[in-house]
Amino acid sequence: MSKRPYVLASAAMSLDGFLDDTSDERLLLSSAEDFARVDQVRAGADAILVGANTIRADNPGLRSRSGPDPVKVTLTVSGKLDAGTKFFTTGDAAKLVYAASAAVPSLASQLGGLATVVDAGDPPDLHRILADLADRGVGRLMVEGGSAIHTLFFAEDVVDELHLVIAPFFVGEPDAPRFVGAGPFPQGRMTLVETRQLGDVVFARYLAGQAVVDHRRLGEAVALADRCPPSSTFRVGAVITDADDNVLATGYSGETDPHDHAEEAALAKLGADSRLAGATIYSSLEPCSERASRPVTCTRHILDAGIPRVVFAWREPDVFVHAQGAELLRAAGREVVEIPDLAAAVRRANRHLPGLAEE
Ligand SMILES: NC(=O)C1=CN([C@@H]2O[C@H](COP(=O)(O)OP(=O)(O)OC[C@H]3O[C@@H](n4cnc5c(N)ncnc54)[C@H](OP(=O)(O)O)[C@@H]3O)[C@@H](O)[C@H]2O)C=CC1
Ligand SMILES: Nc1c(N[C@@H]2O[C@H](COP(=O)(O)O)[C@@H](O)[C@H]2O)[nH]c(=O)[nH]c1=O
Repeated sequence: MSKRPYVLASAAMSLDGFLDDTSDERLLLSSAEDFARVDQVRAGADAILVGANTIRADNPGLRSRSGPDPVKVTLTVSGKLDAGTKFFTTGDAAKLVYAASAAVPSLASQLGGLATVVDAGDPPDLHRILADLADRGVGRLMVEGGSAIHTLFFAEDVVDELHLVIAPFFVGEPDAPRFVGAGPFPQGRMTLVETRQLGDVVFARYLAGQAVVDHRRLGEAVALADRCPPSSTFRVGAVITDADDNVLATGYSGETDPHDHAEEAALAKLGADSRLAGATIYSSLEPCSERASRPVTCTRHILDAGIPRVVFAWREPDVFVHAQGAELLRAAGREVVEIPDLAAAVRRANRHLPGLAEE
């Protein structure tokens, strides 16, 4: 299977499962508190995707007040997109339009320098689109809909996480867009990991497939950092699993020597091991890309060990160096998954570091 970003689908629906009504006005389903949450989720995404019909219907800006704007992405078969819509005219982030082959030439000339138009095949191939996004450095993709797009993503079984909001009213119009239409959806139960009341709406967060395993193993890596001896550097935990999710080794910073990094301590227990070719390394912190204590970085150790998959919680902040572990690993073709939900706990475990005392 080709590499793809972590996909987070986000939708707000009515009690009867509609994303909108049939009026020309955009229907607000979220509460003010929920719109603030969505804004933060956007800030944590590398890119945000909506279907061409949502651009035509809502003219969304797709920006974030809480952080950097994500790259904007859309999909179209018809190529009917208006260069004057906010998707193209607002924000400095890159805009990507994945279009059916036949629509590419006219769209490219119509949009000029406003967006990059990418040939998505004929018919467009979602897996090709996701692989291209991964190649462009998109590790975390937020999919905001609408109905056809959610249906496509769930039917292709590429959703790792779902944020579903239920607003306390009915729409009751048969022609309004539903959260999803009919489709060959994955049949297993998703894992409910969080529910919250936000004003008058219910927010529910679900994980699916590999994301369930990744959150559990990354949680174990985060907990392992509690074993680190007192230190003036990062306190980190790491777990290495094989292709069947069996634990091969664990490690934590300072485990046998004050200079040990967690990933290094775990890898040192394995040596050359053929199981590493299908392994995942979970680390509470982004693997280091520069270090003073020893000559070989954890990014280099992971590359040399041949581990194809890296999952981490917290991007290394600029305390000692400007880290680039995630970028270097991605550039070397490794799959890198960032799970920021667990980052706050890792940050708390590192409050002893300069500049990190305050939340
Ligand atoms: N409440 C909420 O959370 C949200 C609500 N909405 C609502 O959803 C509605 C829009 O949903 P919907 O009408 O289903 O439209 P979508 O936004 O899902 O866009 C569908 C369009 O995407 C393009 N497309 C679909 N499948 C593919 C494919 N395989 N490859 C390439 N392009 C593809 C086509 O564009 P083209 O026609 O150009 O070929 C298609 O018409 C609006 O009313 C909006 O307000 C939207 C987002 C969130
Ligand atoms: N109506 C609705 C949502 N609609 C989504 O938000 C987009 C508008 O984005 P922007 O213009 O940037 O604010 C819109 O096109 C659609 O994707 N989202 C939600 O979480 N809750 C809601 O009730």
